[in-house]
Amino acid sequence: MSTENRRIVLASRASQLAQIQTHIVLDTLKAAFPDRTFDTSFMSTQGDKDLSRALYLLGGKSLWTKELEVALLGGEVDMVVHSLKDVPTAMPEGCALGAILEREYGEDSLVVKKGYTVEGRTVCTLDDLPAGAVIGTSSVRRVAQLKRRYPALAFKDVRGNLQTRLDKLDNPDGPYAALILAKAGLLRQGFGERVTIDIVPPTLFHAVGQGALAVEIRADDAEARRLCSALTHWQTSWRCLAERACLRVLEGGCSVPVGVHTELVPVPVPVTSPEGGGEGDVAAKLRLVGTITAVDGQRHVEREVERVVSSSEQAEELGAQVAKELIDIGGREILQLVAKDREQRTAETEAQKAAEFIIQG
Ligand SMILES: NCc1[nH]cc(CCC(=O)O)c1CC(=O)O
Repeated sequence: MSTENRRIVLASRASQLAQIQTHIVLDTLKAAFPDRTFDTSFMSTQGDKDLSRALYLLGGKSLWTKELEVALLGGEVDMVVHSLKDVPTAMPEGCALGAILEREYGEDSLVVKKGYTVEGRTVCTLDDLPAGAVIGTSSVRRVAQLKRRYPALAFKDVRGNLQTRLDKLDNPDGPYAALILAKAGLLRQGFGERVTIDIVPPTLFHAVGQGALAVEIRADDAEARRLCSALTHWQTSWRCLAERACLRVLEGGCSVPVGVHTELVPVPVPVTSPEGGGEGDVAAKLRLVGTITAVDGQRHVEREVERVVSSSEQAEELGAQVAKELIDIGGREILQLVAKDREQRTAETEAQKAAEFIIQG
C-alpha cells in the first residue's frame, strides 16, 4: 500500500462525549477525502479510571491524553481527537496539534435540577438560588469565580459521565440544586434542553480552549498534517492558541483557576503576493481577556489586550503578553496560594486514605 492511500486511524477516549467528537472529525474528513479509508480506536485513560479523587488533586496534567499519545507515537493510531480544554499547553516531544476545529460554544451553562423550586418559583438564574444551595462542579475555576460573586452558595464535587452527573443532580434525595457544565459538551450529547441559562463574563470566564475540538498528530506526519488542513478553522485556532499561550506562561493546566474570553474580527489586508492564499494574507483584530481567581474567590485579577494580528505566532504573543501582565498585577501571588492549597488538600486526602486503610485492615 502506498503511503498516499494509507489507512488513517482516529483515536480518542472511550467516553460517550469523546466518541461523538471523534465521529464529528471522522465525518468531516470523509466528506473532504471521499477516496480515503478512516478507522477509529477508543481507549480509556487515567482520568477515566480514577473517579475517586477530585480532579483538582489529580494534578490535571496529561490525565486524559497520555495513553493516547503513547499509541500515537507508537504508530498504532494517526490522529487523536481531544477536547482542546483537556490538552496540556506543552505538547509532548514528537506530538503536535494538527488542527483546531470551529468553536460554536465556549461558555459554561447552569443546569438546574428537574422540578426544583424556591418558594414555589422555578429557578432561572444563579440569583434565584437560596443561600446554601449546592452547585455541583469539579472545576476549581468555576468554584473560584462563582464564590466571588455568590459567596452564599455551596460547592460540591461531581464526577462521572454527563448522564451520571445529570442523574445525581435530578435525584430527589441528592444534594445538588444545579450543575455548571460546558455548554458544548451538553449540546454535543443531545442535552441542549437542560441548559437553564449560560453563565458568561463578568460572572464566569470559560476555560482555555473550552468548546473547541483538537486533533493531535505525530509532528513528522506530513500526510496527517495535510488532511488536518481540511479540519482547521483559523479564527478559532488563533483565539485558542492565544488562550493556550496565556495559560502556558502561567504554567497552569485545567486545574488552575484561569478563565478567558476571546473575540476575533477578520480585517481586510492588502494583497501581498499575486498568488495569495497563505496565512500571511489574513489578519484579524484579536481581543483576549485573561483572569486568575483565588480558590476562595477573594482575590481576582483581570487583564485585556486587543491588537491586530496576522499569524498564529502573533496570536500566541498576544496571549503571552496578557499572562505577563496578569502576573505583574497580583496573579503570581494568587497562583502561589493555589499551589499551597492543593498541597494541603493532597496531604489531607493521603492522610484520610491511610486512616481508611487502617480501619479496613
Ligand atoms: N472537564 C472535562 C471536559 N472536557 C471537555 C468538556 C466539554 C466539551 C468542551 O469543552 O469542548 C468537559 C466537560 C465539562 O467541562 O463540562
